[in-house]
Amino acid sequence: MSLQASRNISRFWEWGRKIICVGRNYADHAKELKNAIPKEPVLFLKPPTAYVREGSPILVPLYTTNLHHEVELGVVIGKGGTAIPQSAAMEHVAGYALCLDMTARDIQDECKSKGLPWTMAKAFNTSCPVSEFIPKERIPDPGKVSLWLKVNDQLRQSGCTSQMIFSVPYLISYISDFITLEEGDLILTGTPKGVSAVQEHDELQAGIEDIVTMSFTVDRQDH
Ligand SMILES: O=C(O)/C=C/C(=O)CC(=O)C(=O)O
Ligand SMILES: [Mg+2]
Repeated sequence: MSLQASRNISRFWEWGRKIICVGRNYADHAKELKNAIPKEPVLFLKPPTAYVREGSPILVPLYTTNLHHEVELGVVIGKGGTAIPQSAAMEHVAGYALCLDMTARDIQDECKSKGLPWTMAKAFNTSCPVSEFIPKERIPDPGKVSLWLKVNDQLRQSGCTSQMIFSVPYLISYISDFITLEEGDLILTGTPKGVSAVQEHDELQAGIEDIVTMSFTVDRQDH
């Protein structure tokens, strides 16, 4: 069997595809970080080496003292395309995943103050923990699902995708106008309020309603 034929979208994190992240897509989160409500989606990228799966720890990079969790709905692209109209956007979705956009907030603040890109704050190894693949049929409306995240059993984030400023179809259309979407790409759709710092040995649990849950521990990087 060829490599291509053996690839399965339910293991999208093994495909080496793009992770496109949307920032400030929830007004309550934009406000908690004292950012203006965006008029257009704010985008950044993570490399596929950012993926981490349950059973492996989230590693705190040596250069940060303020690593934040951000729980987000991930959209897995099943059919690629360029300049996809909003009306056809959902045909390009294979399914979803629960994702964390781990963020070195102190480094991000420094980058912002110097006008530099956020790569060091957002794209490091293990900065994108992901759940199992959720087939599209299990989330009939991605604009109406609740997400939550607990640290050591304490609820820190609880939000609904109905609070998103830019909807999933809008984001697919917007992004595909200038970044061609490919099968296996993942779009992180932004986080609701409640982001906060995690420490070594913390236990993170997150979920989407009764659809999926996932757990990760936090470790310090050792070199
Ligand atoms: O502008 C900031 O201070 C921070 C923005 C983010 O980290 C954006 C996100 O990743 C998000 O809203 O999910
Ligand atoms: Mg985020």
